[in-house]
Amino acid sequence: MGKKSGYNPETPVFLGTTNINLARKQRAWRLALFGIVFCIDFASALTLFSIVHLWREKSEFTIWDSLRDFYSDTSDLIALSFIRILCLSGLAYVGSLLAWREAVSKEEAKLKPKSKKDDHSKGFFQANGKVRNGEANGSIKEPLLVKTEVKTEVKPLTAYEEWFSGSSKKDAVLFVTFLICTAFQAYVGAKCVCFYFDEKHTMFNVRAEVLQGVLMGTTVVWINAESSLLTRVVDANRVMGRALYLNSRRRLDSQDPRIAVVTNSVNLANGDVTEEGALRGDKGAKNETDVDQNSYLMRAIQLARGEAYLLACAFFCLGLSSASSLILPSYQGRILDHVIQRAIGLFRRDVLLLIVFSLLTGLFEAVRNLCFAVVGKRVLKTLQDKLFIGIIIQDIAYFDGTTSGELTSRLTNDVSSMAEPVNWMLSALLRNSISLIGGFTMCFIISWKLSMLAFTTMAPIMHITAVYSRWSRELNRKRYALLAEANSAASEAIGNIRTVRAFSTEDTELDRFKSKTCAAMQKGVRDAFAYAGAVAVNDWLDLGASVLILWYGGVLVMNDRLSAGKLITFQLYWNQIQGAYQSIMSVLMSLTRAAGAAQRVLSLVDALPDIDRNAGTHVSKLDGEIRLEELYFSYQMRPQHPVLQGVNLTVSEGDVCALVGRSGGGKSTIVHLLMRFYDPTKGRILLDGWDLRDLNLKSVHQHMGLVAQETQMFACSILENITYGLSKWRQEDLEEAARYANAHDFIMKFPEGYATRVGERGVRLSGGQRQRIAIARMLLRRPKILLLDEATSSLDTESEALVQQALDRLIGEGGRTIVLVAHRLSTVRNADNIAVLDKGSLVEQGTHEELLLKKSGVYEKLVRRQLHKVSNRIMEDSEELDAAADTIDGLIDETSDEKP
Ligand SMILES: Nc1ncnc2c1ncn2[C@@H]1O[C@H](COP(=O)(O)OP(=O)(O)OP(=O)(O)O)[C@@H](O)[C@H]1O
Repeated sequence: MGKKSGYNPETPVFLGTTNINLARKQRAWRLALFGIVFCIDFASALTLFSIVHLWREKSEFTIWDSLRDFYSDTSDLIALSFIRILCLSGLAYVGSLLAWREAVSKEEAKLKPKSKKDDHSKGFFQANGKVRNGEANGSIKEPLLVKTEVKTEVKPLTAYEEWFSGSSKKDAVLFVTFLICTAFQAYVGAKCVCFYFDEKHTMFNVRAEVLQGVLMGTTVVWINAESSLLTRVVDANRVMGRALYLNSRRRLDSQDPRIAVVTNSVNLANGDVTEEGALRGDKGAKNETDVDQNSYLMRAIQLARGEAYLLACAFFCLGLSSASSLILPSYQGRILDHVIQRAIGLFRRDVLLLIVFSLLTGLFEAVRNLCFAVVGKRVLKTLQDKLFIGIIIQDIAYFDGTTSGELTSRLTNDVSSMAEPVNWMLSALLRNSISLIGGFTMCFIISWKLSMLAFTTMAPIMHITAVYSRWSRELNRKRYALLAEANSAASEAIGNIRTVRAFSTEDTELDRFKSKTCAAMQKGVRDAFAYAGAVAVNDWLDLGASVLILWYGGVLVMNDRLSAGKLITFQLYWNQIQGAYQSIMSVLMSLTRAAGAAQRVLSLVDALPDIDRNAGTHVSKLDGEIRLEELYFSYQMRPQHPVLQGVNLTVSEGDVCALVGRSGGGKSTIVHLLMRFYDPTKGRILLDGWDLRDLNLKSVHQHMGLVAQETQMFACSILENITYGLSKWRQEDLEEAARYANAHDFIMKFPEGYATRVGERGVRLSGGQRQRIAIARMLLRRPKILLLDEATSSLDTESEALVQQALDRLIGEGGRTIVLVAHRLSTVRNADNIAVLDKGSLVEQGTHEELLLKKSGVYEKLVRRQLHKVSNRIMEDSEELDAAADTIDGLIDETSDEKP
């Protein structure tokens, strides 16, 4: 879903939509929350300070003494609170400034000339801003494309520049903020735990130790909250920056016709309405489902709901294995204490129990793994089915803005990336959560002070994980989008392999493919670096915690306030917590990656089409009268280009209506609207007096047959292609339809007849053969309304005459309404009504004779041009014939002269 930056001077630029009020509100409440958090934090420090002065009767203090005194003075905490808030505010200001600039420069980049990197015409000069081609200039003698050096090539960013681009600077500032918060947190934690209270100390009848615990807990939590809130304030500033910039552009550029301003929308996500690859329905762009780790988890659980029995079994085993693994460290500690006390009997009993619990844990683990693996496989299958349905039911407008490669990438890469963690994620998450909570509880039971001290590192670890996850999710979303683009570049090149070979553009295609895979790889490497960084910081914090445990635990053991065995048990539980946390973190990391893929999968699964094929009144019979009333239409990808402008047309039941006009006049668009591939922007289409939008589309399509401009074949047999979508058919009808379409004879000449396989998109057939099969496919259904969009365009004169004969026969049978788009005079002259379209308007209509009577009419000109072409061809042919006759005469003369 790569956002194409820049604009073509020919097309308008959509500045996107913003809601400044929303952005302002978000920033205000985040700042307010930050203020509240700071007040609570400050109140905690003040309370500790008061305790010292109430109980210790200490009247004077200096910061320096207080900083070094961990046991009897907490007065420095107030000063530190102030220092911290000053530091954080400064950093938040700098971060916000950088975020603001980043948002503005991103928007500005959209208005810069487009990079030629992706352009298929790379290396070619575009005359007058347009690619000159034979058709546009009316003559193929014009030079098509003049090869020249591309001067405006945009230099790609180096890895260094990318790392230190706007967002990275902002991230660096946020990282420093985090480090400062963490340092403060560790200091406050140590200070709170080590502070010594006398037994008699109480405050409001609460024991001082309890107060101490609460204060420490809140202080640590609040410091962490401050850091994460600041990140959000910076983020809100980015949104504000974008909103204000866009608004200023709107004011500046409102007179510029290139700038099309979209207003009245609330959502930032609907940025660019013509964005390639955006999720859109018939009525416009849609928001993608926002998937974060939590919602991903919820969706994964929903998907796995069908596997309730297997899951119940898995959870049962999980509970048992977790419970027995939780008991193990306490036995290990007890065994050590028995060794120190030389209690042999108890020692033997506990060793035996340890073995039993270890065996049980292993067994339950194995069953749990098996159950979750099976659930994972089934979820993958369900997801693939859901996504395929999600794709196939989307509005045609969606397919106008995407590529098949991109969609197949979603069906393969994204679905497996999304489903992969389900295999083990639920199980790992639960098992480790149990270990974590159990470990926490056991640690607190052994020594709450030691636990509090060790856990001061926990909050920063959580914070860093959360920050990394958010960052990585966005990065991975982009990475998957790039992979999808690579996929689409590859499938496009493979699909057009003959053109690629004919133009020898293998290298260009390879460059295009490589540019995407390379960008995706760079993002992956960036993610790997950040992951390594996050893991390293977390490991350091973890090691710091172990040092704290040994230091303070050692002090407790030396003061006889804790046994050595308990310290070991504590350490084992701490290790368990550490292991569980690491696993949870790796689950969260894969959740993050999976959430990126899930966003791309679930957006499609959740998006319902704007044109519901199953809604509306069911049609069992159609007479076939068609009426177009004041029809206006423009395609979403080119909203500024009106394709139809107030077209009024009536085709009576059983009539043949030919749509003619210059190329690009909107003829095929009318056929698309009749099939309801799109809904008109304004006006309506009536079928037998019913608004097409009120009818059940599925049932309407049963009475309509379409032969499109580009015949579409499936990679199966001719028989399957002709009977496509029919559950019942008779062999006689099939052959009759094929004969009507002049296809039977050539099919029977194939050794395998109707069983002949046609290859992908029918590549093993000629264009004319494909067209005739498409006509047979339509005829077999015997529809009431026939839509022929240049159905005879790929046929040679002889086949065209035969198909025309078949169509005439069909018309002769009567009872069918036919709308045909044709360029050839022979196809349209017998129509009951000829509608001439020019630049989206219906300029003339009537029979062939009526229209010819109108001197200087558009139709008359079209006919005259075609007759001119035909006579030119005849003249050329007769000249060639004369030349050939002269040559033959010459040869005859020469041979007669040579005769004796
Ligand atoms: N999916 C689309 N998205 C955006 N613009 C489109 C789309 N399909 C067609 N157009 C544009 O709409 C205009 C009308 O196209 P349409 O295919 O209806 O013309 P036509 O009269 O059938 O031409 P032709 O005789 O060459 O087939 C053209 O300018 C074309 O570029």
